[in-house]
Amino acid sequence: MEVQGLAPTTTLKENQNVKEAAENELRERLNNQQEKEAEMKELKERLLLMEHRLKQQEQDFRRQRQGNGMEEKTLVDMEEKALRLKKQQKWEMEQTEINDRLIKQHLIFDRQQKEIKELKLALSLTKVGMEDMKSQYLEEFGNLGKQLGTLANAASKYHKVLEENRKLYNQIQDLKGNIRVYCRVRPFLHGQASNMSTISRIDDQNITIASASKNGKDARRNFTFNKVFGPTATQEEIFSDTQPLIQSVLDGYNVCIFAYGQTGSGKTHTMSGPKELNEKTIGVNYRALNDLFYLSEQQIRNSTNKGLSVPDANIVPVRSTAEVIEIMNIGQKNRAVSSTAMNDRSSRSHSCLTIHVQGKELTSGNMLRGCMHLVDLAGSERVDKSEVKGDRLKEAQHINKSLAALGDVIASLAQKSAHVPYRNSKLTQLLQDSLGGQAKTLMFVHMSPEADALSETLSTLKFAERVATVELGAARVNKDNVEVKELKEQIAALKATMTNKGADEPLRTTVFSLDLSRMKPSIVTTNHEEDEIGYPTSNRKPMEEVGNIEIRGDSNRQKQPDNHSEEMLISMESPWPDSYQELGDDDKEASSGEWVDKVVVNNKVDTTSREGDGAQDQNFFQRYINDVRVYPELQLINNAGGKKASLDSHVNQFDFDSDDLENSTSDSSEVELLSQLNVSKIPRGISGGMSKIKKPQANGIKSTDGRNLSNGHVPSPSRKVLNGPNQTTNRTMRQPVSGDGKRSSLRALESKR
Ligand SMILES: Nc1ncnc2c1ncn2[C@@H]1O[C@H](COP(=O)(O)OP(=O)(O)OP(=O)(O)O)[C@@H](O)[C@H]1O
Repeated sequence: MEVQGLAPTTTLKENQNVKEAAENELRERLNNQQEKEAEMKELKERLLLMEHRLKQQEQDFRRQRQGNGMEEKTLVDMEEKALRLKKQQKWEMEQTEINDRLIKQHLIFDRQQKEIKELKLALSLTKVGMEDMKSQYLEEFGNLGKQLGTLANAASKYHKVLEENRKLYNQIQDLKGNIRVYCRVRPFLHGQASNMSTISRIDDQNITIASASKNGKDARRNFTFNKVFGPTATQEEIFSDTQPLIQSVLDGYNVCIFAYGQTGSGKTHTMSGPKELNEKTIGVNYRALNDLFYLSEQQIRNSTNKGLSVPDANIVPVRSTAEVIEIMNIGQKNRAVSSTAMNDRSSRSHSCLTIHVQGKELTSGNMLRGCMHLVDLAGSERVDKSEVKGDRLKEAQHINKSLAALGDVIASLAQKSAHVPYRNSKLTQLLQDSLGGQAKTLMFVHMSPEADALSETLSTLKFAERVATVELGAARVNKDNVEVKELKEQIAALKATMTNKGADEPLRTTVFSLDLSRMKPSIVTTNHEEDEIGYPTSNRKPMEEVGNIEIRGDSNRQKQPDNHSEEMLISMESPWPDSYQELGDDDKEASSGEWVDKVVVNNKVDTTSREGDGAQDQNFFQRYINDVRVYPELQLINNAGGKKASLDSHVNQFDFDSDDLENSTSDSSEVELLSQLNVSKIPRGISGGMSKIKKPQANGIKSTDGRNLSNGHVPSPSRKVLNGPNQTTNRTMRQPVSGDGKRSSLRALESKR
C-alpha cells in the first residue's frame, strides 16, 4: 500500500482517519473473505457429500440394473396390480356410489317408511274418524229411518184416514142416497198433441180445468167429485172403487152404474173396454159380472125368478161370466156404432146390461133381490163438430135429446122438485129405478183432455157436479120376510084367480100395459100358454110387483119381491124388434097409449107356481137363442149346502126417437147441458102419443164386431179367478120373433083391455 503527498500538520489526523477507514475496510474485506472462505468450505463439504451420495446412487443404480429382469416382471406385476388396484378402486368407487345410492335410497326408504307410518297413522286416525262418522251417520240414518218410518206411518195413517174419511163420506152419501160421481179423464189419443190439455191439476177428488177467459186471463175452475181418475188410471183402478156396489147387488140393493160424457170421451172404454180385450183392459161390465159370479158362488143363493122386463128382452140363463160375455157380444153387435169426426167407433145408442139377482137368507128365509144396471150412454155431441149428416144427424139429435131429458131429471132431483120428468124419454124411464128409487147409483163422468173440447168438458163437469148433489134417499134392501112373502103369494094367487074370472080391474089394468104386450108377448105366450093374451093367468102380478116403473106412483116404493125362486136367470134385452116395424097402423095405435114410449124394467113374471117351469123356460130360450143348444142349466149349485143362487140380466139398446120427447109430460126446465148440445127445447103439447120405435140397427149403421172374449180370455174376477163352465162360442141370439102369434096376442090384449 502506498501513501502519497500528505500535508504535514493538518492531514495527519485526516490520514489517520483514512488509515483507520482503510484498515476498517480492509478488516471488513477480510471478514468478508473469511466468510466467503467458510462458505466455500461449506460448499465443498456439501459437494463432497453430494458426490458421495451420487456415488452411492450410482452404486444403487448399478445394483438395480443388475436385478433388472426381476424388476421388469415386478413392474408388470405391479402394473397388473395397479390395474387391479384401479379396477378395484373403480369398483370400490362404484360400490361406494352404490352404497351412497343405497344409503340415499335407504334414507329415502326410511323417509318413505316414516311417511307411510305417518300416513298409516293418519289413515287409522281417519278410519277411526270415519268409523265414528259412520256410526254417527248410521245413528243419524237410523234416526232418519225411524223418523221416515214414523212419517210414512203417519202418511199411511193419514192416507188411511183420508180413505176412511172418503169411505165415511161415501157412506154418508149412501145414507143420504147421493149419486156417486167418479170423474175419469181420457188420455190423449194416438197422434194428438198432448200439450194442449185443459186440465191444470188433478188429485184424488178434485179436478181443475184451466181455460183462457174472455179477457184473456187464465181462468180456473175446480170440480170436486167422489173420485177423480187421471188419464193414467187403469181399468182395474177404475173398478176398485166400484166393487162394494157389486156386493150390494147381492145384498138386495138396486145398483146402477152409468157412464156419461161427451162423445169420444171414453164411456165405452170404461164400461166395456177397448176393442182388444184382455184381462187388463176389460171394463166395468166384465169385472162387475166376474165379481157377481164369484160372490154368488161364495154365498148361498136360492131363487127361481122367471122375470122378464124391457121390451124385447131376451132372458138367458147364465152360469158364468163367459156366458154373459157371449150375450153381451150379441148385444154389442146389435148396438149401432158408427164413425164420426169425433170418434171412429162412436156408439149411436145407449146400452144397458141389467142383472137381476135373487137369493134367500137361509137363516131367516127372507128373500133378497138385487138388480144392477150397467149403462153405457151414447155420448153427447155437437153435431157441427161430429160433422154427422142424415141418419147420423138424427141419431145425434135423439141421443142429445134423451141426454137432455136425463139432465132435466137430474135438475128436478137436485132441486127436489115434486115432479120429476122421468117419462120424457126411455132412458130416464129405464134409469128411474136408479135415479129415484133408493138405489145405489154411480156415475162415471168422462172427459176428454183436449183444449177444443173445453166447453163440452165444462158443461159435462157442471152437470156431473149437479148429479153429485142429487139425494135419492137411503138405499134400501129389497128384502121380504117369509110371512110377507107368503102373504104376497097368497094375494098374487088370489089376484090371479080373480083375473081369470075377469073381475080384478086393477090387475087387468096392470097387466094390460101395452108395453107388456109389446115387450115380449111371444115370450109370455111361450111360457104360459093358457092365457089368450099370452100371460100366465095364474102368475100375473100387478105392475107394482113386477116393477113396472109407470105403475109406481110412489117412486120411493121398492120393487116387490118375486115369489120364492130356485133359479138364477140372466136375460138380455135385444133392441127393438122387427115386429114393431111390422105392426100395422092399427097395431101401432093400439100399442101406443099410455105405454107407448116407455121402457119397462124388471118386469118379472113369476112362474114359480107353475109346473114344469124348466121345460117351459127351455122352450122360451130356444125361441130366443139362435142356437140349437139351449142354455141347459139355470141353477147355480153351491156345493157347500146344495143351495142355489140366481142371476137375471138384460142388455138393452135404445134408439131414441124424437117422438119420445114429444110425448113429454114434463114441466122441467131446460138444463144447462141442453144448451151445449144443439138441441132445441122439447116442444110441449105436441102429442101424438105414438112412438115410432125404431129398429136397433138403422140403415147404413154398422154394428160392432162384438168383443171377443172367448173362454180363454175370460177375465178372472177381481176377487178370485172363476172357473166357468166350458162354453161353446159363436152362440148368437135370434132377433125377437115377430109374427102373427105376437100380433094376435097384442090384439087380444087390446080387446081385453
Ligand atoms: N182411458 C182410456 N185409455 C185409452 N184409450 C181410451 C181411454 N178412454 C177412451 N179411449 C179411447 O178413446 C176413444 C173413444 O172412446 P170411447 O169410444 O169409449 O168413447 P165414448 O165416450 O163411448 O164415445 P161415444 O159416445 O161416441 O160412443 C176410443 O178409441 C178409446 O179406445
